Amino acid sequence: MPELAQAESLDFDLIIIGGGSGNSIIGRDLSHLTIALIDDGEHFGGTCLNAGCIPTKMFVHVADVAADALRSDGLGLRVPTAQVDWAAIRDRVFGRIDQLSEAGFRNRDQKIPNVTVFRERFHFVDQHELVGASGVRLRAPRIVIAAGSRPRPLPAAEGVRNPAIHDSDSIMRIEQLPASMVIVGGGAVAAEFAHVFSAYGVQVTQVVRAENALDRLDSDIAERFTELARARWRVVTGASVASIDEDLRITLDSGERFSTDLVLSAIGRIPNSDTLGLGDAGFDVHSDGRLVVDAEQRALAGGTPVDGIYGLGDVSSEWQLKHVANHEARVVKHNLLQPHDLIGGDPGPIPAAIFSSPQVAYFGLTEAEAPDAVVATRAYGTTAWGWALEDTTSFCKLVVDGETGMILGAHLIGPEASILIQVLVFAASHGIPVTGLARSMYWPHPAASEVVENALLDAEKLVVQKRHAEQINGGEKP
Ligand SMILES: Cc1cc2nc3c(=O)[nH]c(=O)nc-3n(C[C@H](O)[C@H](O)[C@H](O)COP(=O)(O)OP(=O)(O)OC[C@H]3O[C@@H](n4cnc5c(N)ncnc54)[C@H](O)[C@@H]3O)c2cc1C
Ligand SMILES: NC(=O)c1ccc[n+]([C@@H]2O[C@H](COP(=O)([O-])OP(=O)(O)OC[C@H]3O[C@@H](n4cnc5c(N)ncnc54)[C@H](O)[C@@H]3O)[C@@H](O)[C@H]2O)c1
Repeated sequence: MPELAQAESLDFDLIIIGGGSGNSIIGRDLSHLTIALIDDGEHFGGTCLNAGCIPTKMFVHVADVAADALRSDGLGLRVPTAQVDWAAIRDRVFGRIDQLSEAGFRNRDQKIPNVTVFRERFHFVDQHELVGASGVRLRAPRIVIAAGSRPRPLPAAEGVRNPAIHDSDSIMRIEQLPASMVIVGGGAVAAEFAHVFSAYGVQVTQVVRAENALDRLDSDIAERFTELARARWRVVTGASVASIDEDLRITLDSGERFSTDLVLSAIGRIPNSDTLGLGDAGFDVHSDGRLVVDAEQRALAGGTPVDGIYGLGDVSSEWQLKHVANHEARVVKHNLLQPHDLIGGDPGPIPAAIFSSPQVAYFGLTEAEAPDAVVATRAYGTTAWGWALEDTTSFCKLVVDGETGMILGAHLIGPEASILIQVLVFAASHGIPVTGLARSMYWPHPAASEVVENALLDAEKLVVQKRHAEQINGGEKP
C-alpha cells in the first residue's frame, strides 16, 4: 500500500470493494485501469474460499466417508466406529485454503502493477469516494460493490461472552471437537454442519423454528430431510432458543432446558451494506439490507442507476450463492468494459445444492407454488443404482407445466443430487420440454442418472395424458 498523509485522497480508475467475487473481475483486459482492491477480511479471498463453500465441502467429504461407512451394515459390511482426528481433518482443510488465500493476496498485491490492495474496512462518504479505517480516502469514477454478507448474530446469545458460541466464520477452526453441540437454524449452513459434526461423533441438537428443517424448500423434500436427519441427530422443530447463559445452559421457548458444550448459530446472513454506509451515501437499499441493483447490476439511487457504480453477490443478490455471484461478476466485468453495450439478465433457473447427508438439490417452483402443474416423483429405489445402494428414501421430483411440458421446478434428495440435477437445469435453461427429452439421448446403465431419466419419462406421460384428456373434453381443462 502506498505511503499516504492523513486525509489525502487517492484517485483510481476503478475501486473494487470485496476480495471474493469482486476480485475475480481483475484480469489482463482491465490492465489499462488503475484499480484499488479493498478487503477487510482476516483471510484474503472472501467467504466462499475462507469460510464458505470450499472449506465446508472439504469437511463434508470426510463426513460423507464416515457416515457412508457407518451406514454400510445393511450391505453386509461392518465398519467399527470411526476414529476421528479433528486436528488432522481441520489442518488438511486450512493447510490448503490458507495457502490459496495467501497466494491470492500476493498475486494481487505484488504481481499486478495496476492493482493496489487495501486491507482495511472502508465506508462511503459520497457515491464516488470511500474512507478507510486508517483515514485513507479513495476516489474513482467506477466502483464495484461486492462486499458480501456476514452471519446474523443470534439474539439469544447477545451479551453472552462464552467463546464456545460460534458462527460459520469461526466454527471450522475450533481447537477440539466438543462432546455436544447445539446448532440453531434450519437452513443450508445448519444442515451441512449438523451432518459434519454428527458424523464426527459430536452429539448434535438442531433447533429449528419451523415445522421442518429446510422448510423453504418443496415440502416433500423438507419432510424427508427432517425425517432422515432425526435418525442421525436430535432435531427439535417448532422451537426457538429463548436464552443462553454464560455456562451454555439453553432454554427453549417451550420451556425445555439443557446444557451443551458449544453453540453454532446458523440463522442466515446480513448484507454488508450497513457497514459500508450505502444507505447514508444515497444508494437504494431493500428492507432486508441488500443494495438495489438493476438487471445490468447497476446500483440505484432514488430509483435511477448511478453512473459507473455496480453491485454484485451477497450484498445485492437475493440468492446468497457463489455461482450467482460469479455470474454477476461476469456481467459487471462486461459492463465495465463496454458501458455502451450493457448486458444483464440471468441465464435461466438458479440451482442450489445442500451438501448434507442426504444431499439436496433444487431449482424453480415447488409443488405448492405451481398448483396447476403436473408432478412426477421417482424414487431412486426403482432403479438398478438404487438397488445397489439399498436406497428406500431418495427421490427426484419434477414440477412440470402440463401444457408446454416445461420443467418449472426440480427437487432431488439423495446421493449425488447436486450432480443429477444438472441435466434438468440444462433442459429448463434451454426451454426443452420433457416430451421426448429422455428418449432423445442415451443414459449410461446402470448409473444414478437413470432416476432422472425415469422421472422425465413419468412427467412426459403425465403431460401427454393431460393433453389427451383436454382433447377429449374439447379443449376444456379437466
Ligand atoms: C458456511 C457457508 C457455506 C456456503 N456454501 C456454499 C456452497 O456450497 N455453494 C454456494 O454457491 N454458496 C455457498 N455459500 C455462499 C457463498 O459463500 C456466498 O454466496 C459467496 O461467497 C458470496 O460472495 P461475495 O463475493 O458476494 O462476498 P464475499 O466473498 O463475502 O466477499 C466480500 C468481501 O468484502 C469484504 N468487505 C465487506 N465489507 C467491507 C468493507 N466495508 N470494507 C472492506 N472490505 C469489506 C469482506 O471482508 C469480504 O472478504 C456458503 C456460505 C457459507 C457461509
Ligand atoms: N450449499 C450451499 O449452497 C450453501 C451452504 C451454506 C450456506 N449457503 C448460503 O448461505 C446463506 C446463509 O445460510 P443459513 O443457513 O445461515 O441461512 P438460511 O437463510 O438458509 O437459513 C436460516 C435459518 O435460520 C432460521 N432463523 C432465522 N432467524 C432465526 C432466529 N432468530 N432464531 C431461530 N432461527 C432463525 C430460518 O428460519 C432458517 O431456517 C444461505 O442463504 C445460503 O444460500 C449455501
